[in-house]
Amino acid sequence: MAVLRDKIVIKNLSKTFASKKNSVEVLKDINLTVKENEFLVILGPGQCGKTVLLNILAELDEQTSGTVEFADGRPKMGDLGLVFQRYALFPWKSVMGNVEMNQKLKGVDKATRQANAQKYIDLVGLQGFEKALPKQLSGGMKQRVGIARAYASESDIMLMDEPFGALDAQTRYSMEDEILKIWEKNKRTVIFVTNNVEEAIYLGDRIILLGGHPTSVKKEYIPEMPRPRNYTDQAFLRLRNEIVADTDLSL
Ligand SMILES: Nc1ncnc2c1ncn2[C@@H]1O[C@H](COP(=O)(O)OP(=O)(O)OP(=O)(O)O)[C@@H](O)[C@H]1O
Repeated sequence: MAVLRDKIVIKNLSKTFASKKNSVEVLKDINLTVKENEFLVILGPGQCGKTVLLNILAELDEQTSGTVEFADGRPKMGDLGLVFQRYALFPWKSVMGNVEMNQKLKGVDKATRQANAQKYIDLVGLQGFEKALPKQLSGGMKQRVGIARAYASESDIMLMDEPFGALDAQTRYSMEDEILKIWEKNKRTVIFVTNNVEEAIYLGDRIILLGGHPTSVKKEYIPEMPRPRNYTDQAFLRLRNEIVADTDLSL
């Protein structure tokens, strides 16, 4: 297998939220290298600072100390592929309108941006729904639009913050398969945040477990299982038990 290039290098990253009354040290000395085209999962209990970390990578927030280096220069905000649960669709815009939005803002001409958007609408299986409004779509379909929109930004880095957290179990499983299929067809560097151990093992090339107070990288796992992985395989269950034993209880 080809040696993958370092895509994002995070060194001694710390984040403290300070107010007049108190200060909370959330992240301390996070060290992490993300490889090009890797599907990296960041796993950690609730409130451990996963979103804070992703916000810093997306430049929605600033670290207190430490560095984040991007091999090809820091992507501009509009160029990142973001799939955040709270990063909602524009309700008054159609599926096409939402997916083409990023390139529209950049001034790409209509024919080019719509052809680009259509490619990703097809990829997530929403052909025929281009004119539908978000309220006409199921939760799973809305998440697909969010993924198509992120891909259509043409960033080679995708940041996903618990994108399937609000979905029912069945839809979640099918979205997990979907996201892997899309990634196989269209390799990008993916950082996928979750608090779900099974989801982490199902998806990740590598899993980074966060923990401690303040939070730092606790351990790293490489699921040595071919995809599609099976939730009931011995190797899957063994890794699941190992990770659960290593995980801090939720705060
Ligand atoms: N703007 C802020 N001001 C002060 N503290 C903050 C701020 N944002 C986050 N925090 C602190 O950071 C902690 C971690 O928050 P974060 O949302 O990153 O957790 P998380 O791991 O993503 O949790 P979950 O899995 O529940 O979404 C919070 O408990 C909170 O104390």
